[in-house]
Amino acid sequence: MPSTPGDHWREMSNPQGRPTPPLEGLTQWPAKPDPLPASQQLNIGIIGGGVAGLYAALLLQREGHLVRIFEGTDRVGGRVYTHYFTQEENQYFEAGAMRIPDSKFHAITFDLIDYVQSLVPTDRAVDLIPYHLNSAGNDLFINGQRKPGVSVSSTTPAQLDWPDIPEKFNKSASTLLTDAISLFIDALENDFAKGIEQLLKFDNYSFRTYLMSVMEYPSSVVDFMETVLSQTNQYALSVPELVLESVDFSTKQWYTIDRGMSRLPNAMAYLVGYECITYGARVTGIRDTAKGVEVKAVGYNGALSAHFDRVIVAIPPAALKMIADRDRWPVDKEMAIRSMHFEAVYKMGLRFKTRFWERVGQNGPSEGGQSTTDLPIRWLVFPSNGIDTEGPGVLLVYAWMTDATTWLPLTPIERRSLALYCIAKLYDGLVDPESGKSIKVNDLLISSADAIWSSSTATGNAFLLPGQFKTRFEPARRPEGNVYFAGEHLSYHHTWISGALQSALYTVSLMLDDDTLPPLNSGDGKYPEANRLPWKGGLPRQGGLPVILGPRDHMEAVPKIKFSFSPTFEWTGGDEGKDNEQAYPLDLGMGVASALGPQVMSLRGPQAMERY
Ligand SMILES: Cc1cc2nc3c(=O)[nH]c(=O)nc-3n(C[C@H](O)[C@H](O)[C@H](O)COP(=O)(O)OP(=O)(O)OC[C@H]3O[C@@H](n4cnc5c(N)ncnc54)[C@H](O)[C@@H]3O)c2cc1C
Repeated sequence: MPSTPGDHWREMSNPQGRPTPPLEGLTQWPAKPDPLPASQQLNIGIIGGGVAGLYAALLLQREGHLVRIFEGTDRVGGRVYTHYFTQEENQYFEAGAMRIPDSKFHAITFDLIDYVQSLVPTDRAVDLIPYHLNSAGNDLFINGQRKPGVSVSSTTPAQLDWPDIPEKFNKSASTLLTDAISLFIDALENDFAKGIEQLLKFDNYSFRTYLMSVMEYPSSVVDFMETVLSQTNQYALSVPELVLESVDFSTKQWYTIDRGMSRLPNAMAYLVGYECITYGARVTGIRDTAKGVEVKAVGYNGALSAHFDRVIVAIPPAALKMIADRDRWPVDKEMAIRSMHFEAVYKMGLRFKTRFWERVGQNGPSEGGQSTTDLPIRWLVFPSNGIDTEGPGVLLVYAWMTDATTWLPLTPIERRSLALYCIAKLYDGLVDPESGKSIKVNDLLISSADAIWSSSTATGNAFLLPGQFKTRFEPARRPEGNVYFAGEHLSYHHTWISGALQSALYTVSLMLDDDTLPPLNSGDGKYPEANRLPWKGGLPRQGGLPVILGPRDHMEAVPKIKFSFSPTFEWTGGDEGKDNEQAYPLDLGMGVASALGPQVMSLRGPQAMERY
């Protein structure tokens, strides 16, 4: 038994020798409780190393069970993915998740961050910094109209010369939205379960139909609202989808993770233990057999098959649909897998020599926030990290739905040229007070990179069509025998990390038959109790620290799982290593040009000052 945290970390370090500094501020590791007796300990295979899969793994380990994650790419995190242009400070953009609203619906994410922070060494810290949803200089550039001093949400149709708007509808975009949905929002805030019940009565309506038929808004008013507050054709989605999203966007305080959101899944993987993760393992088969649930995975290093007591499928439905070698589940489940609707999302990061947008803009300087346009870029997001620092900075182009898919037919260089053309419309010719020179964005560009999420198996984010919450949601998250399901789409908070975490908590609670299972939570009370979701029970604690049962018992974890491995090339080491628990592969090798994960294309600008 190790006596100090440092010993403990060293003992549990993976065979590849990752750094194992002692835990900050701890001199004595609390005595570990006895692991669960072998008869109660489950071996659980988890397909997908996104935040849902990682969270399920940490929960299960906390409860004393053994896990193995199969991740198809060469990294964990899935749709939480920071693209680093260089290793220098602030030279990154969030190709996936970028912000967390500080509301009770996201308490599970903040609790997770506290939990991770309380356990990882300082070089793996996950520090929160404020995220600015808007800032004074953010521009609104629609119908060729620009209104200095007018914020996006307070714009009226008349201010943008929007045609055919009856006088009584000449209200700000946010007032028009609030008039339409405040009843639902209040009900959700008061009692989420009852609010959902009420909302589902309108599930068969698209939001556009609801606005036009129930609220009797003219289509011109709906077009104005969608253009200013959202992206093209989002109002074709279901009423619950739009209302639930509005709950999140009414939040005042937001956060992001300093030095990149990827630090969160990376820290989670560290806590799970790298020895419990097989990278590059694209799962191609799932069968519930008498010997347990068989998982088959392939990569360029070979093929692997292993049996587990239970399996959690934590991948998007588009990825599950393409696993053909599996049991056929009931019709409602198969329909859900085939039909749950996802929408495209597109992001491009452009790294410029200066942070010119913090000094100048058509509407004044922007310190964070985003400008809204009806140009192809739609939203131009200003970084909340590194505000007012010297040197290069990164702008972000962000498009959803139809506004995202229209980027896809273009080549990488066409995409970059188009983005630059649009940004130039907002900035070229303005004089940067620092240099006294007129801005020319093309000359300031160092490099760019874009992430096309629709080319990955996720195909974007879950945005359900009318009727799908009622018909698809419950069948999709229902376990089938020993196979369980998790992922962002299996929660009421689509397109959020919190939704992915909630889905994992839900499925692990079902598996362990414990509806009081607490979320991961450091228990230090940093996050206000009032904002926590109503989970009963509390995290088991010992010596003032949360008890972690499982993750460090990795050497016990590996041998218990039966597996067979066929290397791509003939095995040269004799029988040793083949069908041998000690050689459980940690990387099947799908990372390079993997069909999974977003297509990320990096390009250098004509005036790039660095070569790397
Ligand atoms: C552009 C964008 C912006 C976003 N912005 C925000 C935001 O600001 N705030 C926020 O909270 N959330 C945001 N989100 C949503 C958030 O990122 C997701 O809800 C969440 O990360 C989903 O996690 P997941 O584990 O359910 O799925 P994923 O992250 O998709 O994880 C699934 C994993 O499974 C792997 N996989 C797939 N198929 C297989 C297979 N056959 N075998 C093995 N592995 C497989 C994938 O490689 C992936 O790692 C955003 C998402 C995107 C794309």
